[in-house]
Amino acid sequence: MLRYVTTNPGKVREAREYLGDEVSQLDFDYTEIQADDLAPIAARGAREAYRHAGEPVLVDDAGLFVRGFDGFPGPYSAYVEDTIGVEAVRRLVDAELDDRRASFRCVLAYCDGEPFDASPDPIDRDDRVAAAATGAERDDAETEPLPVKLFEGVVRGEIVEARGDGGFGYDPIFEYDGSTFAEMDAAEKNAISHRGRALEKFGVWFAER
Ligand SMILES: O=c1[nH]c(=O)c2ncn([C@@H]3O[C@H](COP(=O)(O)OP(=O)(O)OP(=O)(O)O)[C@@H](O)[C@H]3O)c2[nH]1
Repeated sequence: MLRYVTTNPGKVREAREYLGDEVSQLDFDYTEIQADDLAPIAARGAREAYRHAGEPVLVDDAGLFVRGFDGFPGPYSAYVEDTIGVEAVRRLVDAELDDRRASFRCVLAYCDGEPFDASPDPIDRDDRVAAAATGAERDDAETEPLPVKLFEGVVRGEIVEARGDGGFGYDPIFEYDGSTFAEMDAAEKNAISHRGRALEKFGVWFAER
């Protein structure tokens, strides 16, 4: 059984659309290290979650990157949502920026304690290098870091006035091709979202493994 590691039920709903009953939620609050990139946070989380669970894990780290704010809130999206809130982010964009472009990014980190074959995909290889280069992600107890495989998905859109009541998090203020993510059902959102794209890459790789 594959454990999808998150405290966020919205992420699990979307993962199940792709991975079905092969996946169950592991509600485990792994340590989120401070980094300006999602990959090392997800990789470090996957190692910690695998040690905790002792079975294959998939960690999902995601965030909203506003172009005119150099990617803020990015890896700090959950903190910013919990503190000033989604509506305040939208107001900040309104007040400060003419350029409303933003992207959602999702990095999935898979760990089952086993090494992986070298990947021919340069994106995956770069991510692995980025993850491996972050000394901070090592546990004190760890001598050899566990291998982690990373999959990234990105979707580009715009920040708009809140519309719709589906989804979660920043979905109401993120517009893609005329609709906000909160106006889409789970299948529509998955077909084009950052998480859907990362899940699709993972699903293909996992099925061939
Ligand atoms: O509108 C959204 N549509 C999405 O599809 C989406 N995916 C992530 N997010 C937001 O980005 C942060 C992730 O933070 P995050 O990866 O640390 O997750 P989290 O704290 O929610 O749970 P956990 O998985 O860490 O337990 C949180 O603010 C989420 O609300 C999204 N917002």
